Amino acid sequence: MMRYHTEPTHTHGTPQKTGILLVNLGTPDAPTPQAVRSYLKEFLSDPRVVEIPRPIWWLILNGIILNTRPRKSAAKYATVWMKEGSPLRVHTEKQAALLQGYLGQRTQAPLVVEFAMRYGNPSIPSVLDKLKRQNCQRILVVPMYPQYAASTTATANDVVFDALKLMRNAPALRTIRNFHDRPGYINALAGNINAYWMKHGRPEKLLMSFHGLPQFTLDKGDPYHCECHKTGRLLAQELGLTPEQYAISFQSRFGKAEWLKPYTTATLKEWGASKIRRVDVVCPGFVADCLETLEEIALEGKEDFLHAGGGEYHYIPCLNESDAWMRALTELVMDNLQGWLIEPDAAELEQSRLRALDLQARQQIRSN
Ligand SMILES: C=CC1=C(C)c2cc3[nH]c(cc4nc(cc5[nH]c(cc1n2)c(C)c5CCC(=O)O)C(CCC(=O)O)=C4C)c(C)c3C=C
Ligand SMILES: [Fe+2]
Ligand SMILES: [Fe+2]
Repeated sequence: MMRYHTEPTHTHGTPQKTGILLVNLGTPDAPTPQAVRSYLKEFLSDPRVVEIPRPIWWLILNGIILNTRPRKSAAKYATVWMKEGSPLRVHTEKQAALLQGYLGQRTQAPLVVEFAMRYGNPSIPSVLDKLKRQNCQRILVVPMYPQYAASTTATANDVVFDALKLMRNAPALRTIRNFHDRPGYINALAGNINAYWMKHGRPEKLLMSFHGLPQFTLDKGDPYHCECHKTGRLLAQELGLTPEQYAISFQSRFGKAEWLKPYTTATLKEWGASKIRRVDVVCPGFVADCLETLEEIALEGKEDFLHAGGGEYHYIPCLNESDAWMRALTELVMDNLQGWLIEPDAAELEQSRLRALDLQARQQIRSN
């Protein structure tokens, strides 16, 4: 039987707000085997991520993977860890704070921006709860994946829907499916790459490396592969690249099955062996730098290319907190808030100004 949560209902009179929830994949709390283990356990137990029948997968996961991978992955995380924490979490948190400011310049409607992680912390249910307590009666969910995949976008949505199922007084809900071909996103990517080339010169070839997926997901109808190719084509067009000057590849293969091809490592080794003078690699499928870009691409990819005999190797960082990306994200969110932006009228604004003054005065009296 489904049980609804008990909730305070005395929200009449307080202003209704709209919540914007940025969701990214998630990351361990610390670069230690214990923290990585509990993160991987949650991540790899998701049937949207690993589509192997549960009894078999449970044995492989608990018998092998969770006994070997945490230590190896923790060592990799340690090479990219920042003093404020995991890069993915640090960037996502900054993006949320900046978005609040960018949106504030576009509308006076009461908006609250928060971020959550599909696996690990802060969890989606905990942040939805936080938004509800601030009286957000409308929530826009923004999965921070330009290209839709069942294993990223859909599973983030699943957790939001599951949380709403338990609410008596549930908010209105919207989600963004993808933004792989939005001009703002493509322009931000091109601007980022052009700025890099202005500083460091141009490569012989540009590799656009996207996170991979098992090949069967494409056969079963996941649009991810097509959307990556569309992003790549639009980006090449925006950069003025000929087909000889760039390639699209897929990274981060996991497990023994066939994944989307060509593999990033294979491409880098081939290009190294054919004595490419300089390759630049960019990861347009990630809007924030993380383990998969900073370690796998910037460090491991470089070794693959150089050991095979390649010349120079450059990794071009993700969009992160760049102004062009924050503007594009602001536009994406504004477009998806259509009809939800209830601007306060002059009387309301005056009232909230007076309330603030009153509060200030009372605090002054108390401190005297
Ligand atoms: C950008 C889109 C992503 C897709 C699609 C994706 C699919 C996918 N990933 C795994 C397995 C792992 N991924 C891991 C890390 C990771 N993956 C993404 C993004 C996508 N994954 C990000 C942003 C990150 C980085 C997290 C961070 O903390 O920085 C990991 C964990 C690290 C490791 O041990 O290698 C695994 C495992 C599968 C199986 C999959 C699709 C089926
Ligand atoms: Fe992944
Ligand atoms: Fe990886």
